[in-house]
Amino acid sequence: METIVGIKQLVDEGLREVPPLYIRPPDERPTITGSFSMSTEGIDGLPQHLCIPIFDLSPLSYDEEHPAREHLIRDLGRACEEWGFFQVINHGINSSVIQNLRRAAAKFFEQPAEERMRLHSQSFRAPVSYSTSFNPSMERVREWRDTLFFNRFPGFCDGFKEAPAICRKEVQDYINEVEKLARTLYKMIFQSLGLENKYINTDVPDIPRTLMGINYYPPCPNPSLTLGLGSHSDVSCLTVLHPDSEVLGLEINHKGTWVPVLPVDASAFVINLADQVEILTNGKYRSIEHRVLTNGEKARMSIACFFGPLEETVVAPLPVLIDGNNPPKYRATLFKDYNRNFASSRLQPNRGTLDFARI
Ligand SMILES: O=C(O)CCC(=O)C(=O)O
Ligand SMILES: [Fe+2]
Repeated sequence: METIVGIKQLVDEGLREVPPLYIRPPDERPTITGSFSMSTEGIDGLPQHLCIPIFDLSPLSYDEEHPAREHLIRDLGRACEEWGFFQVINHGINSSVIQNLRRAAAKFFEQPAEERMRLHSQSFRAPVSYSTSFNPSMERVREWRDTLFFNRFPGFCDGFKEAPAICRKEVQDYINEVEKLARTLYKMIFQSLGLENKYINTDVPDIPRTLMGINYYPPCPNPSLTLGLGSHSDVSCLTVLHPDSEVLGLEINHKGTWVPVLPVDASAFVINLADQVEILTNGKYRSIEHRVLTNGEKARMSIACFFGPLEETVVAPLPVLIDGNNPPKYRATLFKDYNRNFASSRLQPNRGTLDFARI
């Protein structure tokens, strides 16, 4: 069996060129368009109409009928339709919880490769795993990232409890807070469709399944040939991402244009809707393809938390959103089957995971 070596280890050993295994075919290579920067006036170099929406979540501390909360939900709905991605600030999570995890995770990645590789597994179901790329033994081109994953399947395993000691407390503090935020946002997303709480509580699938991936993208000798993560949409319901506020890299495919995501500040989260929400809303809300560029000088780290239904959940467009003028665009699928298809479709070029459910 081939011995898998992570990309961080290869870079640490002194790579001067991008190895052939990591070179993208020309049509997938990124266009490096120059640099963008944040200033107090906003974002330099990026037109306003290409900035993903930003929401101040302070109105969440008001009661349900407060007008500010209602406005927030209405605007959120518009962002879900137009963008499928947005940033949130004043979300109530203390920035020390975020920074503590970023520091502890950095320590994990700074350990010798042998220490990190003790957790090596390419299984998507392992409670804790350290892996590289997406599926290195199967894919045509490797992705320029290593990832530390934690999996929580209720009633089956809780990887957060088994996190390595170097970051265990920080991982737990972070996920406890981010889970609450994810559930709040998930409910608001369905409220923004005009659905009643009673309907949401009974008919919209819950998101008890949590996967956290801490991505490490080492510096790359030639960012124009590689991607940290190739174009994909996320498979579950909702993703809460803490990007790197100093090293950019995330781009989203907004109506055919690759648009960079520029974090507003070090405590902002980037939220995106994933495939199951596109299916549930019958395509009204979108699960947008995104990718990650590599950086020539600096390592980048991001923390992605994916929230989804149980494996045995059947996901289909919500009946209230279907009528004669709006027939179902997606068939009902078992989330387990959807996930299984995801693992193989990511290995083929230009095949979106949503095609599996599209009618
Ligand atoms: O690193 C990022 O900014 C995005 C990561 C991502 O898209 C993912 O892990 O699915
Ligand atoms: Fe993603």
